[in-house]
Amino acid sequence: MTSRERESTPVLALRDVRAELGGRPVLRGIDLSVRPGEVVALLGANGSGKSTAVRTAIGQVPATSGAVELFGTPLRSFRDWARVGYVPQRTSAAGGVPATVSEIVSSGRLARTRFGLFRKADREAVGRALELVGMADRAKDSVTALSGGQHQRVLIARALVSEPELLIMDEPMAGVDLASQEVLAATLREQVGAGATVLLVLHELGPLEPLIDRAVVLRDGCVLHDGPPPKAVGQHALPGHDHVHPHEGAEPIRTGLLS
Ligand SMILES: Nc1ncnc2c1ncn2[C@@H]1O[C@H](COP(=O)(O)OP(=O)(O)OP(=O)(O)O)[C@@H](O)[C@H]1O
Repeated sequence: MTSRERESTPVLALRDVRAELGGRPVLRGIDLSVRPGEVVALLGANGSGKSTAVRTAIGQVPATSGAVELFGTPLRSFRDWARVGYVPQRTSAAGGVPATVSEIVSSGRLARTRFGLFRKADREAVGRALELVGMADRAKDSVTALSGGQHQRVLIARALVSEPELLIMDEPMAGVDLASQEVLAATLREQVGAGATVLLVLHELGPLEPLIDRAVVLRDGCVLHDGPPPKAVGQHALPGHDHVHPHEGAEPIRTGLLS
């Protein structure tokens, strides 16, 4: 691939993708493309298929039809997972696994190591990722001792430690305390400034709004909007606003700032 082709090839592309969960259609033919350096927000009401779309993009949910490509390579032959950082939707404050903060973050580095052997550069990367999210002083602590927001920071450090070019985060702000939200927004700004491509599943744009280049809004497993972030969000994303706003006849999307 020439460098020009690399620049124009989407980092992530879903074309007419369908997916089912429990025998029920959840994605009903969606197109979603993220170009190099773009920051795209995936919005939509609860149950519209946002999480399923990103999980299909990384192969956690199989597409029943359509095409998924990462860095121009069909998903089935894509192996370069160190180029992708994924922060899943947080299901509980801390999982039942009694691992330390450092161990969890190190697990995100495995794709960059040779045969799983940790070298100095890998240990330094773990230190840097923890530093970025303000958790360096907790490296030896068990993750079970962390708050929800701190746990989220650890998951973000785990996604960043492989120095990915594409960062996919599923509702990174959900249930996160204000201090952690600020750390998270600063970390994202830093990544975007360094040229990372980002796909964010969000319930509301909130404090991340200034970073967003484009929004894709899903409704009932279909793309309702693909373009500038919805206007209502821009107009009302002022401090103090936190209300429900109807969007093009869709179910209301909460548009308030979190801070
Ligand atoms: N394992 C599953 N089996 C069957 N249906 C599922 C499963 N997981 C999710 N669903 C359904 O698929 C639909 C889409 O879910 P998905 O989590 O992708 O939506 P979402 O837009 O991310 O919503 P939320 O904002 O609530 O996370 C929902 O109706 C959900 O109930």
